[in-house]
Amino acid sequence: MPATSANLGPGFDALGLALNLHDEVEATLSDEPGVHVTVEGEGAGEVDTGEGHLVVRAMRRAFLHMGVPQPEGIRLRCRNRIPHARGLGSSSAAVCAGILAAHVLADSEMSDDEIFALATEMEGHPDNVAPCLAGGLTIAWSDQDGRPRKLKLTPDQRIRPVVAIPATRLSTEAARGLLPKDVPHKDASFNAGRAALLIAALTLNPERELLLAATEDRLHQHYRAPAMRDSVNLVERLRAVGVPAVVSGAGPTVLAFSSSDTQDLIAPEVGNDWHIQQMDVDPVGANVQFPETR
Ligand SMILES: Nc1ncnc2c1ncn2[C@@H]1O[C@H](COP(=O)(O)OP(=O)(O)OP(=O)(O)O)[C@@H](O)[C@H]1O
Ligand SMILES: N[C@@H](CCO)C(=O)O
Repeated sequence: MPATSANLGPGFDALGLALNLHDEVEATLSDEPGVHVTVEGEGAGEVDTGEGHLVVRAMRRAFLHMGVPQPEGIRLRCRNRIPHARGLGSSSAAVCAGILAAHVLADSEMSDDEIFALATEMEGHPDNVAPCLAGGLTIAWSDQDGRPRKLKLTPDQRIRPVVAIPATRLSTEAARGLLPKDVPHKDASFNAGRAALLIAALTLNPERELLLAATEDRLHQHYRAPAMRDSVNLVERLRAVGVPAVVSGAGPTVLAFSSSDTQDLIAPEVGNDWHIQQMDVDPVGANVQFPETR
C-alpha cells in the first residue's frame, strides 16, 4: 500500500498523489480463534495489536459489507514504512490493506468502485484513498447521490516529489478542527483556478514557475498553521527560493517538487531537524500478491 500526499496545495479534499513508500501487510485467516498481529517498523509497540488494529477493523468492516461470516482467526504481519500522523496517508493505507485483504480472502465480487466507496466511508478522506488504490495522480469527488468517485491521471515523468518529515505528529482530526466553517468567496475562486492549473502543470507542463503558481493555497494551510508553525514556515522558505512546496495532507510533512535547478536548494532550507526523502510517484497503487507469486 503506498503512502499518499493529499491536497497538493489548492486541491483540498480532492487531489492526491501516490508515492513509492509502501506498507506491506500479510494476512491469513485461521480456524484458531483470535487476532494475532505483528508490527515491524512504523507504529511498532504503539498501535493496538488486537481487534482495535486498523487493518483488522477494516477487514471486519469488509466481511460485514460482503455478508461473509467473520473468520474465527485473523493473523497479520505488518511491515510499515509510512510514518503515522504525518500527512502521508498511513491510515488510508491501513484501511485499504484491510479491505483488499478481506476482498481477496473471501474471493468476493466487490467492484473497484465498491472498494473505493467502502474505504472512503471508513477512512473519511477520498483524496488519500483514491491514490492509494489507483496510484498516480487522482481527483476525488462525490456524485449527486453522495457516492465517492475518482479519476486517475498520469503525472509527467519529470515530477520529482521530495518530502520533509518532522518528528512531530499531528492527527488529521486535530488539523481539521482548525478549519473555518466558511471561507471568503475570493479565496474559493483563487483555489479553483490554482487547482485547475495544478492538474495541467503536473500532467502536461511541470515547469517550475507554473508549479509555483499552481501550488498556492488559501483554503487550509494558513488556518492550520497554529498546529504546525514549523511546517508552514518551511513551505514559505522553500517557496521564497523558488521551490514549489505545500503541506502534505493534513500535515505536518512538507511536500516539495524538485527540479534540476532547485534540487540543491531544498536541503539547506530544510535543515537537520527533518527527515528528507526523495520519492517517485507510484504509478500503480495498491498491489495485491498471492503467496505463490510473492
Ligand atoms: N499501518 C497502521 N496500522 C495500524 N494503525 C494505523 C496504521 N496507520 C495508521 N494507523 C492509525 O492511524 C493514525 C494516523 O491517522 P491520521 O489520519 O491522523 O494520519 P495519517 O493517515 O498518517 O495522515 P493524513 O491522513 O493526514 O495523510 C495512527 O496514529 C494510528 O492510530
Ligand atoms: N484533505 C484531508 C486529507 C487528510 O489526509 C485534509 O487535509 O484534512
